Amino acid sequence: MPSQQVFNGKDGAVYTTSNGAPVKEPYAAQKIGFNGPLLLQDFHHLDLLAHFDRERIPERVVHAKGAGAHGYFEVTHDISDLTCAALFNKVGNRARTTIRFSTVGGESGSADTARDPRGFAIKIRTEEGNLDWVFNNTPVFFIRDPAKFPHFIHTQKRDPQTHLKDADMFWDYLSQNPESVHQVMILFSDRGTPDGYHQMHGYSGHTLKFINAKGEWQYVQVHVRADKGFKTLTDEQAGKLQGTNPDYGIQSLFEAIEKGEYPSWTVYVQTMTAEQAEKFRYNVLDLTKVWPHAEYPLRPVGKIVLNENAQNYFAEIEQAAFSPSHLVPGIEASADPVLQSRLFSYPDTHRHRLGVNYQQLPVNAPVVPVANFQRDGFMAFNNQGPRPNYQSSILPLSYKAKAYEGTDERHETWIGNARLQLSEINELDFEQPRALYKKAMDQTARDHLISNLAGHLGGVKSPVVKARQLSVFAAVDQDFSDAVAKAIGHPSVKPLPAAPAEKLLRLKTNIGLVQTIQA
Ligand code: HEM
Repeated sequence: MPSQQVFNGKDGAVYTTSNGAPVKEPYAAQKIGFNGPLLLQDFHHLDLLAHFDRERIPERVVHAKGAGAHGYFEVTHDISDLTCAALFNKVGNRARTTIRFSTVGGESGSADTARDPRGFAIKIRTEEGNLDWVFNNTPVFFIRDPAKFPHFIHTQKRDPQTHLKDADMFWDYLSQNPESVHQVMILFSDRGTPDGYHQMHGYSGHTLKFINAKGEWQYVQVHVRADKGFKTLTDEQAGKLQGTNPDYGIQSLFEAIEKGEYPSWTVYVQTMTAEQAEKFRYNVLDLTKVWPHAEYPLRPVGKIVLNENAQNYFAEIEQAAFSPSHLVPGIEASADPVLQSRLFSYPDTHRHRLGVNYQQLPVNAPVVPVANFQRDGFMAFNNQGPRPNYQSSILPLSYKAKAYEGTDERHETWIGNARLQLSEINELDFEQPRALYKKAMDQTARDHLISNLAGHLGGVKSPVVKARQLSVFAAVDQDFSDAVAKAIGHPSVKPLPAAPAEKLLRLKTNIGLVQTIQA
């Protein structure tokens, strides 16, 4: 099949229509006489306008504003005891990698220094297919019940009537859903305004499962730590940049790579056995909790370097389609319900945004050959030639078994009636936010948190919403809540009622997040 000519970086290419026919004058249109009407036969003119009319594709419903670049993932430590993924079977293995960073709530033209979590999406092209790590720059998240996600996101988008962003909607949601408070406190610390996109860490947040060649598995959390540290802006600095340079993050990433100051990260894993998970103080599938580093130390795995800017942003970054379900043998999703929901949501949104053959776009196509029974559809760039489109005995494909077989009986045998379930707030939900405030933060960090919160919560009109959010903060720590209350001129509020911790033990089995079946 003839390949499309690619721009070779030199000027002087012959100007053509989309079917390759040369055209002398790009601005001219065919008319009758000097002032006469245009002619339908002028393909050059129609071709130009018709393509222009279709230039926009839907922007991502979340994470619309972004920046990205290419580079590599290199394995630096042997973790074959943890996973049989071919990428990790030898120290020194390298895979071409693309990363897209993003803010979450704003439109694609919004300022990238906004207070918002940052997306940190990594596509690692391995010899067993693409492994996508679709991470954020925070180790926890706002929700653990996935149906809340669209509601929560809507509260950061525009009001249906005024078409304005609205602090009341945002805090109305958060104050009714107090499991968000851990992430809220990170978001309103200076970590909520990172200095650009490339000077920050990334976290899986979710618990994954790594499985080795013997079929032994462990729960895993992945941490991607910036080698130069997590650099942040103050609220004031970020606010100024929003006005003066809404593309600060895009620009600083591009320029760093152009100058040869390649951003790099060290990749670590935390691991937890099934036995440890059963004794863990928190639910291992609860995305609002971290795994304490002292009990679950970081183990180094590899490094990531970004050393190549895209030649064409739209083709290489905007069309990149990441999904937590793009996995390779030896790395699997856990039963975390938010993660399970995401496994569906991303390919679904890609089919809407990019079309059914989104995996065939050059930036998404695996570096290994793809052979299956999917055919046709819009933009089938690789329709697999004459290969049979059914499971043929005449020209069969070959099939490769996974190194491990079967499911784990203890954490993957599920019993119970199908029923609607929702997690409940309990005392344990406030322990880690309390430790963050009292132990991890110093006085400067606490002062910034309080003033950043006051700046936003102070703009809420509803007295009910304000008081309810202060009761969430009071459940974390009364002094913390009182400091925020004072900063917004509000009287002190008592903590909201939360179920006692022992109730959680019942919940832990009843809620169905971890179903442990003893053989
Ligand atoms: C139920 C929960 C969630 C749902 C339904 C959801 C859904 C989505 C959707 C629809 C997109 C747009 C994708 C596209 O158009 O290309 C997206 C982007 C993204 N999400 Fe989520 N999300 C959820 C939670 C999370 C969590 C917990 C994380 C991180 C730990 C995360 C990280 C990201 C990132 C990094 C992107 C941007 C990917 C890119 O750069 O193309 N999301 N999400």
